[in-house]
Amino acid sequence: MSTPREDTHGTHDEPGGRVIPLRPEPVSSPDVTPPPGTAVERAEIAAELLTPAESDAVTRRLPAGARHAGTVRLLPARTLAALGTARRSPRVLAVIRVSVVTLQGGRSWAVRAWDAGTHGVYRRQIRAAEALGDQDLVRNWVQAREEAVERRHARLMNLPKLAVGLLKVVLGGALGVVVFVLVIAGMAQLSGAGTFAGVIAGVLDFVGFLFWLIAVAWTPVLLGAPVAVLYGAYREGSRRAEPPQWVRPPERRRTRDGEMITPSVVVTALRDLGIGPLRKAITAMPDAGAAMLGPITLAGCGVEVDVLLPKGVSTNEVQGRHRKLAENLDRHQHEVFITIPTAARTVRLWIADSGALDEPIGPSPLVIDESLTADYYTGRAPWGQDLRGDAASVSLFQMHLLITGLSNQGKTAALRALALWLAQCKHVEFRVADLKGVGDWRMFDGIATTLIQGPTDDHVIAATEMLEAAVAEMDRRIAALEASGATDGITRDMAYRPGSGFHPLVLLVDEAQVAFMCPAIGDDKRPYGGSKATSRYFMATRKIQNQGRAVNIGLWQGTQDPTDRNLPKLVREGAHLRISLALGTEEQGRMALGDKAIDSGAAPHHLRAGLDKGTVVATGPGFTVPQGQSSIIVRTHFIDGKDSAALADRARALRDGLTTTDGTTEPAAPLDLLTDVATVLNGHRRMRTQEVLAALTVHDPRYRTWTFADLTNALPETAKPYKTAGHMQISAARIDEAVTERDEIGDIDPDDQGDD
Ligand SMILES: Nc1ncnc2c1ncn2[C@@H]1O[C@H](COP(=O)(O)OP(=O)(O)OP(=O)(O)O)[C@@H](O)[C@H]1O
Repeated sequence: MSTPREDTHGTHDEPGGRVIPLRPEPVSSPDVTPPPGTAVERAEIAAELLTPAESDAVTRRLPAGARHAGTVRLLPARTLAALGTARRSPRVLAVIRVSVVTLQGGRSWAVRAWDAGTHGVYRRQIRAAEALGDQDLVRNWVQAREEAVERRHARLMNLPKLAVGLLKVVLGGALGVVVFVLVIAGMAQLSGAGTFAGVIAGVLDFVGFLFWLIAVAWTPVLLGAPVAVLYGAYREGSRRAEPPQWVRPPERRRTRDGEMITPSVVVTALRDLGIGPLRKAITAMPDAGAAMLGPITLAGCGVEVDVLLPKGVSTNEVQGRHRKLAENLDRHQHEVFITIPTAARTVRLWIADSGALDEPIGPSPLVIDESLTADYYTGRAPWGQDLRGDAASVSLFQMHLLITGLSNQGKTAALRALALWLAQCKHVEFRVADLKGVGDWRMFDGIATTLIQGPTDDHVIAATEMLEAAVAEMDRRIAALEASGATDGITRDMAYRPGSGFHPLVLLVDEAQVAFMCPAIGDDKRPYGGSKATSRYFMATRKIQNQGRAVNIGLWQGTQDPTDRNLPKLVREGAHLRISLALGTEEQGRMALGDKAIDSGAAPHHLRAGLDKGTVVATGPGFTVPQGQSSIIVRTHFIDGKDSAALADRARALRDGLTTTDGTTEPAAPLDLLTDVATVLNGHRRMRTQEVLAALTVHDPRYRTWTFADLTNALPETAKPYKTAGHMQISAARIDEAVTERDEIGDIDPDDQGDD
């Protein structure tokens, strides 16, 4: 029992009630200790508090009777209590249920009768067609209604004729019966089987019996008719209406969480969205709006349905009421996704099963399947699951990538998962700058040729120089590709041929915002950070984004909280794959994914920071985006540190002997096979291929992963191994010739090639 106590305004708790003072005690203040034995409730006060004087003034303005009126009740307390008890009794509930259903049946009959009398079916169809804005349909239904009216009119005109006909039939029938009785009576008299009067008397007795029977049966029939009508109404009600939740037996009441998504649930949710024209149109539709819906299909851990909105309602309006729609569907906002497919006036709703999105998805196939390999040209990184629960993969072939998100949402993990997959393709070279430097990318030691780790200006300078070196490499490749005369760009064969100089190169900068925000100025007076034409990191990024793709150089950047300062517009737009984890605002979403994706329904700002870790909204040509959508939601597999390290070991083994630099030393020059072979031949006229390979691995450890076939493929046609004395051999003279030929081609200035 609570102890009565004095409150700050001098009032007291009354027995049986709890007084809530206008100015609650400041319980959140640490220096106020509630009186002993008092349970204090924390209350959120949205409004301004009144001073005691203002409070008294308000009390004085209240009508005298209302000052201490207590709770306002529509029914006396006893009646309410009795109703409460009655509702808890299953029998009483059954009676109430049957009554309600019967009333619903009666209402249904009335509606149907009214409909039949007023051509309601046609009226509603016409209104629905108008709401959908389909003029042909309107015309057809108007015509159908006119025909129905005409048919009814014709029937009415025929009624008197019909009545006269009926009368004639009845009179004729009665006359026939009389004649028949008279003939039978006459025949009985003539044949001596009976008397004429006797037959007539017998018939009259029979008629009298019939009247008696009717008189006897009349009362039960009269009494039974209402029961039959009520039964009929009950049947009608159970067929055509749904009893309200509260009259159902408890076990058949729907829980809020388990609400099934049926057409009526969706239509009702749309109707109650607070969009006037939508409500009007749905109410006007004969099928209560069901025609607006496409089929509701199972899609992963939820369902998907397309909704054709009536004319006058824009897809934006529905999108703008995302939260309300979700709540109307008994879902959280993050459990409903609204996208805009290409069909006009259509929104696509994906509605998760309650709570399903909070279930973790399984481990990455990359972790489970140790034999899984990668191919830069033809492969797709297994990355996660889309909302339908289907595997979501991404092609990284010649892509610049940008991933953004609030801090600690799984950006590095998602980016690293892609890199760890691609690292399983031994032909791919990584140069990594981790500008956070807490060891997230340490495992790339021995995989990446450059690995910069740290957040200081020096690290930014090293990362910038890494990109600038890549720009030089890009220019070299562009010139070499031009000189090679290749017509199909860099083919897979060219890229994978050891020493070709066209292998895939991925430049990866995590926490790129650190680079854009770097205040350091170089000796040449150019800033490293910023987004001016003189900004070194920015300009290197732009050059690679502009021209790197065609020569297999891709730039992947990860960045937090995008703003115009820490992620310039041109850099955002230069990425082919744009990926976003949870973000704070729609504006940030626009920066991360672009206006088009956001306008079509992508909403990374609706992902829940903290709860939706690893869930990304992604857009770009590398993803399989469902037709009509411009983005896809992927719940990425989380590869933890231990599994990442195991995958890194596998990737490292493919690059046995690779030396990683920290960006402060020059990256190793690309392999020059012809010069290296010439060096290891070292005065021999020819040498067995096997021996050349062994000598090459001693000369440069990067040859350790090379096979006999790699070496054969990598040599030009004129210098390939040939068979002599029972062994495959390499000739020094042919290698020298190939070197001379290559140097001659290299000396030709590409700019002079077209001149006569
Ligand atoms: N796909 C995922 N599924 C579930 N949890 C994840 C997933 N990815 C990351 N996490 C969790 O989020 C944590 C933070 O991940 P991560 O370091 O990749 O975030 P981040 O966005 O890069 O952080 P920061 O911005 O601080 O660098 C991880 O330690 C992990 O617990």
